[in-house]
Amino acid sequence: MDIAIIGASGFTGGDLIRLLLTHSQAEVTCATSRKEEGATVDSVHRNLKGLCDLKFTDPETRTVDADFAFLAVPHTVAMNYTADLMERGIKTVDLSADYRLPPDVYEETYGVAHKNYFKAPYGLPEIHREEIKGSSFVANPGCFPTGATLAAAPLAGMAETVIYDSKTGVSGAGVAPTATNQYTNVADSLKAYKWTNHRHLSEMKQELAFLGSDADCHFTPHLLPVNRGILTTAHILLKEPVEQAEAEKLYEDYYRNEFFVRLQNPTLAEVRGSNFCDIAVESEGRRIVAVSAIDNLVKGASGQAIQNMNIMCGYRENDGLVNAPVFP
Ligand SMILES: NC(=O)C1=CN([C@@H]2O[C@H](COP(=O)(O)OP(=O)(O)OC[C@H]3O[C@@H](n4cnc5c(N)ncnc54)[C@H](OP(=O)(O)O)[C@@H]3O)[C@@H](O)[C@H]2O)C=CC1
Ligand SMILES: CC(=O)N[C@@H](CCC(=O)OP(=O)(O)O)C(=O)O
Repeated sequence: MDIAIIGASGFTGGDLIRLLLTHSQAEVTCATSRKEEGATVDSVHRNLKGLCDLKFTDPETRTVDADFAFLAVPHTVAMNYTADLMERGIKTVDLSADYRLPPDVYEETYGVAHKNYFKAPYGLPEIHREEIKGSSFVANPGCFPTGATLAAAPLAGMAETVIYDSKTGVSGAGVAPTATNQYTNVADSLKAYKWTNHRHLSEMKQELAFLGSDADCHFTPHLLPVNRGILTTAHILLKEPVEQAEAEKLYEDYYRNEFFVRLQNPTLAEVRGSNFCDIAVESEGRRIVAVSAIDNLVKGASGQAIQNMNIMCGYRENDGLVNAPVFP
């Protein structure tokens, strides 16, 4: 199957190409970038030297031709491509935020009106697998909501309040140099940002509601001086106490058949480069602390997008995604 990646010069585009190198059914045949048009992919993604002989093409031309597409462009840009892709019957996973929320919530969260809305399955397979199967367009979740929702899901229906406290690596901010990702503003430090109003809160609330929860939901992200990874500590305040053995059993039962969710004390290093989400849980009676770790570029973006493609196309769900995390 021929794959087009629109926005292939960025971080998630680079990881899509890297991961798809080992996919048994898919081959990247089109990689777009406006700024890098004509340059070889491996001159930009230098970790792929000798592994990819494609050149970047301009996304504005009709060169975007494939059986399947990934939109790895910023939100508000992705929505400009969807009508054309759908008209041409090209199945698509959108990594941006454009189709994760209903249009009124999107407008409230992102401050812009949606130009081309249609309802799409929310691509968190552990929760929405049946909706994703057979779909031709899937909205890949945000990186924070992926780790956070997986940490809370088994207890969502029993929660009164859920507080997510996340630490993220800097690659979450994208490839362009900014004050946020400048070395001196990140290294040797730690800071909270968007303390109460990060845009991913809307997705987190939406997923809790989908899981039958009426809990209040709060979220504070922190910027860590690492390249990859998100560690989320979910404080789940319950209506009734749940003891340790019962909490562990709930998580084991919920994730028993999930290849990508591993129940062990999570660290960023032990999921790095992989599509795994490691989770552990500890009870304090009415407060459960659930901690999750993901690689923001893999389970938080490109790996989950490939997982969704596999489900949409009927491939083995972990095709292209069985690489072990890089440790140490
Ligand atoms: N980084 C992360 O951890 C995560 C990112 N995401 C989402 O995935 C998407 C991609 O993220 P990421 O790879 O980090 O972003 P980057 O900023 O690293 O890359 C963006 C890509 O989009 C292209 N692009 C930018 N503007 C336009 C435009 N107007 N028209 C066409 N192409 C454009 C860029 O190339 P060029 O400008 O040369 O055309 C580049 O290839 C975003 O929506 C992001 O929010 C989701 C989850 C996690
Ligand atoms: C470190 C950093 O800046 N992280 C980004 C992660 C957002 C992201 O990539 O998610 P979307 O797909 O919803 O844009 C942030 O907090 O905005």
